[in-house]
Amino acid sequence: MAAILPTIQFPSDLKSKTMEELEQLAGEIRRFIIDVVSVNGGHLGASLGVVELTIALHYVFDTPIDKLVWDVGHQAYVHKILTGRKEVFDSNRRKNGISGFPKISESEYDAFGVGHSSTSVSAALGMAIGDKLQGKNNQHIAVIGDASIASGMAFEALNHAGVTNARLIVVLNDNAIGIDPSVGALKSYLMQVKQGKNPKENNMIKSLNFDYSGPIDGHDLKMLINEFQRLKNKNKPQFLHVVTTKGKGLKKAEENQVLYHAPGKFDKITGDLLQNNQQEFTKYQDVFGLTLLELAQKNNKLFAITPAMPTGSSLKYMMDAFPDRAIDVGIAEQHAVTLAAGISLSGFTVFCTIYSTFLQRAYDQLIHDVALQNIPVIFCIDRAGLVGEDGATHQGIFDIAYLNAIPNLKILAPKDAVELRQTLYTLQDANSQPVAVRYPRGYSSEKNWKVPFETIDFSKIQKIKKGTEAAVFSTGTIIENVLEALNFDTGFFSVYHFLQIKPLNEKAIVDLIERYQTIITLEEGVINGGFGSMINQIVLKNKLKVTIINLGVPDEFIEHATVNEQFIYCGLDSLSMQNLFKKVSNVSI
Ligand SMILES: Cc1ncc(C[n+]2csc(CCOP(=O)(O)OP(=O)(O)O)c2C)c(N)n1
Ligand SMILES: CC(=O)[C@@H](O)[C@H](O)COP(=O)(O)O
Ligand SMILES: [Mg+2]
Repeated sequence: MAAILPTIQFPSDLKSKTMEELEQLAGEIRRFIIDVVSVNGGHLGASLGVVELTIALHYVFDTPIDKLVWDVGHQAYVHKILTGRKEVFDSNRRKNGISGFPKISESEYDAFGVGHSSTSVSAALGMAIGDKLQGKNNQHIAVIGDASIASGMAFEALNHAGVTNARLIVVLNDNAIGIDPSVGALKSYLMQVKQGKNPKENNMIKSLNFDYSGPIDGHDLKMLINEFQRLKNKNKPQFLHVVTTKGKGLKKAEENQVLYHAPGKFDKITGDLLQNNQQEFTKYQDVFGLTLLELAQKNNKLFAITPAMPTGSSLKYMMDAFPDRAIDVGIAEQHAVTLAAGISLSGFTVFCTIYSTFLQRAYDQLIHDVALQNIPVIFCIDRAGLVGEDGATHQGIFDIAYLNAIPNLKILAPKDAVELRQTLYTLQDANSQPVAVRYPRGYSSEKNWKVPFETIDFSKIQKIKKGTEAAVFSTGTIIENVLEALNFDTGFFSVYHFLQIKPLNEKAIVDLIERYQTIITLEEGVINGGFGSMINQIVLKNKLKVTIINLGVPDEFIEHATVNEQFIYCGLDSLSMQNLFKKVSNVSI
């Protein structure tokens, strides 16, 4: 049979196809996604699981007039391919290419920008309320996964939607897994519903005033289309429970759904993962996870929490060894932070590991439940800094600025893997206040990080390189780029590492600044309100006569690209810094 995919550019091209042609199209789209993601990397399993669902939605509904909101958006590759972006799909997540997530500025079919989870019901409900008020008769569809619907925000939206007459359809895409296995009581409830054990009268979704239908097979195109046609003209909130298989169509991805959530490069025929070239190095996440495991083996008062990222954060090592003392609470950052406060009050040393970008969701809990009460929770802020291909929604660049504003909180940014290890050791031994330790995504360049434990002095400003005229004040692992940039320098520049960003020792900093003509501050975070801003305040307050240059991430959202490309864009790569240092020291470039 002739290929169907080449005949499809937009959803309108689907409308004339027969059921057999649509089924054939599903196979072709799966092949197309596998071909591109195997070379480019990206989120694989989730999109493979919603091929039929996406075709059915665009076949039945009149997008973009009907509004389709994808939760998280990592499963929206099929949607992108069917809405005018097939020809550029090979630029997915690349610099100047299309984003890995739906984005309003990219297409009129992307009704809402996403990346963080559990926002879809609120956003679609908002559009439904607004459209109805203006006399519009369009539909609003939120597609949300079984892990994302367990998050507080999604519950808040369902609770509200149930008392409206909004033209809203919530599609629960239930594949019984998040990135890691789903957790919590809702998981077993959904399992019971799927096994037919739950009488419809006791259905919790119905009790929230939704019309509930399902569960139906999310790979049965005909059934999906029939059901959406039935729901299309309803005038009150509808809930359709769809059952799918994550990774559908690639055997390895179906068998190992955690690994194939975002597998990196792989063989497109066998599915076998291709080795990356960093095998000899250790990820910062493993330095964290393996060190915590070692500490937990000796310290039975050590407790650890992750909201939904056991594999990504490497907390899984401790979770496997000590399931009672290391837990995944699901996509529940707010709960994770306040839970950490509670467990800490009961006498445990609590490590709460959260990606910098996702901690944004728990800002009030951080202030009100932890810092205000000076509860000594240790936040391990993962993916701090530029994260690469996930792009603007996932950058870990705001934490220094948003944490700087919180009293009682100590902020630490180790310069390398050994310092991260010793920081964790020192904190578990003696800590009496809330602390945030930030470290980046990816590999440390240090091979021998597993050194004997030693207590370190966080507040000591470390002199890493000696010079006479100018000083670089650096914090965190970005110091690696500075030292590389200064390979030409014979004694103009000093370099200082600040492991502790907050509180700063004002007197020591004034003494240091007075020795130099120029100070260059450097951080892998936004300049506004960050480490450099705090140094500027000290300079102003003490009326110091010095030239200050602040390096960091500019005041804008940084789009998807490789981390190196993002460094270059922000002027934080070693070559850009070298050019600046040469200018400052009058060395010809
Ligand atoms: C607020 C927030 N926390 C964590 C994540 C990381 N994350 C992305 S996808 C995902 C799992 C989503 O699972 P589910 O909703 O079941 O969708 P599936 O991947 O199974 O399609 C998680 C935890 C996120 N994007 N946003
Ligand atoms: C979609 C999402 O939010 C996650 O899958 C995220 O992309 C994970 O990022 P890491 O690859 O850094 O773990
Ligand atoms: Mg799921």
